[in-house]
Amino acid sequence: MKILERTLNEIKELDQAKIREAKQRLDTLTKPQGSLGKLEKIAAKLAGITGDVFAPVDCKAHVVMAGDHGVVEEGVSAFSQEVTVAMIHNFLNQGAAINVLAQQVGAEVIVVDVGVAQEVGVEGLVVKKIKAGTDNFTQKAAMTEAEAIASIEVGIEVVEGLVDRGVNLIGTGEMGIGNTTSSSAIIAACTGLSVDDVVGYGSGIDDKGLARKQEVIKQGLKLNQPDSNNGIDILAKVGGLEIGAMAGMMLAAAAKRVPVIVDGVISGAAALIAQKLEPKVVGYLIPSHKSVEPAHIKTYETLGLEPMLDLDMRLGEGTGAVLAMNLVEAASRIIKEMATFEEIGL
Ligand SMILES: O=C(O)c1ccc[n+]([C@@H]2O[C@H](COP(=O)([O-])O)[C@@H](O)[C@H]2O)c1
Ligand SMILES: Cc1cc2nc[nH]c2cc1C
Repeated sequence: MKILERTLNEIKELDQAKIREAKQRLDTLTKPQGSLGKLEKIAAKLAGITGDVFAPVDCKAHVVMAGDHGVVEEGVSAFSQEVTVAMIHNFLNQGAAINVLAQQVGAEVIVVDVGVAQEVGVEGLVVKKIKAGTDNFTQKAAMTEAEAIASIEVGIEVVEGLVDRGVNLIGTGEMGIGNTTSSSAIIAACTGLSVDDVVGYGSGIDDKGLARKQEVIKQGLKLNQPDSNNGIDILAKVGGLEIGAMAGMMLAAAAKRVPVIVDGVISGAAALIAQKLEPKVVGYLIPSHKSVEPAHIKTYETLGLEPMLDLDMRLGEGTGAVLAMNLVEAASRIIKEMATFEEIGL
């Protein structure tokens, strides 16, 4: 709790003076004002986050938080928990989509076991297991409050380590069979939206499975009655360990004034938990893509963020976040490297 409390206290408002300075500089560059659209907004946001109009984005790291979900025993996913373990091996053998995309943008990939059901035992995996998967939230709370806080603190510690090593752009990603069920439950609890409006097909269930997933989430919310104003309570009752860890990553990045990228619907659910804990965190979040999952766009609306990419993706792992790293770097280069009208004599 101490680590979480300290982190929440360290989160300050964005530097508005630096945002104004960045906007002024962008308006002097050799282009019609505002013509680089969202790239200009990102450049100004980077200035507000870092307190530096020319903030470098040259040291990128992407973290895949892995955890399992007891609720999979209710038949809410098309896949079994073994896939979580198989994919961890794949990440560490550089064979997954996230590895390919991260390599393209020069981002290091770190894989963390926050709550995988099995012992994974593979070289290169960062093991910070809080428990061997959450409990089935149709029977009881997914985890205790202490476990929820511990999962958030895993994310905080990972980001603090990265920032100490000079990382200046961080991606959030995850792996966990069943986690679109937990994310949908979190999103319904945080936003007040109806379960039917937020639930999607996840990694690929059929229509019968979708109806089952809706019922399971309704049952879990009814049993656990999460307090919509309390992020820890929501995370503990219907959330996931990797979701808590991603929320912690976002809070720590904000505390350290480092930009952090939101990925798909699971990362979005983590952002909602972080927002409940400290609303100022939202200023530090860079949106990436819009997932196919229906809850995702509603999550962005609640956060007041607009995704940059719409590629019909629904993979997870942080694939959208890593794709967006290119655009964030583009924004940082634009403000730094473009000539001004004065420089070209206009
Ligand atoms: O990022 C997304 O929006 C997203 C949407 C659907 C599925 N996923 C990934 O698929 C897994 C969860 O799917 P499911 O159907 O088992 O809940 C998990 O490992 C996620 O990374 C991710
Ligand atoms: C194969 C597979 C890869 C994934 N990566 C993230 N979630 C996933 C789910 C599945 C099923």
